[in-house]
Amino acid sequence: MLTVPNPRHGRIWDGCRVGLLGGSFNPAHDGHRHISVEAMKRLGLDAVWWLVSPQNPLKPVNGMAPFAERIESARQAARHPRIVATGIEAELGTRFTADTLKALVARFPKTQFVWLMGADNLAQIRHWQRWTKIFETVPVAVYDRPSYSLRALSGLAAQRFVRARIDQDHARSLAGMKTPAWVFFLAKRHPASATALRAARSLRQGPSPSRR
Ligand SMILES: Nc1ncnc2c1ncn2[C@@H]1O[C@H](COP(=O)(O)OP(=O)(O)OP(=O)(O)O)[C@@H](O)[C@H]1O
Ligand SMILES: O=C(O)c1ccc[n+]([C@@H]2O[C@H](COP(=O)([O-])O)[C@@H](O)[C@H]2O)c1
Repeated sequence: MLTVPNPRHGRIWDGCRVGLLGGSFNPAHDGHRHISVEAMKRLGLDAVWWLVSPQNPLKPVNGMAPFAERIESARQAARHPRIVATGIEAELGTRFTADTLKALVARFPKTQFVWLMGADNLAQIRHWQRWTKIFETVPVAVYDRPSYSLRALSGLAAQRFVRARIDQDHARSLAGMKTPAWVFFLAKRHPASATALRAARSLRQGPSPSRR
């Protein structure tokens, strides 16, 4: 079921630029695909791996669809030959992004990784375990999201690494740059969110039997 790209199967990832989009994918949607396709274009990436998180340490277990269901949702939403839906964290046994990145960089020493995330996560990354290590391990590309721009850019992480931010017009050189280095893409925001999809689904289904 898991699809960790394996370095022993030929060194096909050596010298490649790979974007890492970690997420709950509860469910996956067009916003994930949108930023992945944009990242391939703007950062000159060869591929984007979606890291379906077994359980976001900051999100409630209640309401989180089973891992296998979320992987399947990611596979269906990817619809692109260079977007790979994976369960890498389940195989590595990692839960925190800092640990996942450390393990991936050790496994794929010749691959240039870039961590991808939406502006909502830049705004709250200060609550993640050893979050500054993330910026020190790989370059980071952040995608703006409706209503998050200001909070993200005035937040602790943006302020702490203000001198490491590069202009979005120079994004093509981000992969492989000395860390910390990050970019904030202001253009082409995509409105999709998993929260909205779950709300729409529960409206369609009506109240649960216990609440009728
Ligand atoms: N429309 C979007 N624009 C930019 N980034 C996005 C968008 N949707 C998701 N992302 C980013 O993709 C990653 C995974 O997102 P996730 O699977 O949590 O989806 P979500 O829509 O944010 O879910 P939820 O609403 O349940 O929090 C996160 O870094 C998130 O910021
Ligand atoms: O490392 C942490 O402490 C941490 C805390 C919250 C979220 N994350 C990661 O952030 C990514 C986005 O999560 P989510 O649920 O917003 O899609 C996903 O890879 C999570 O594992 C990581």
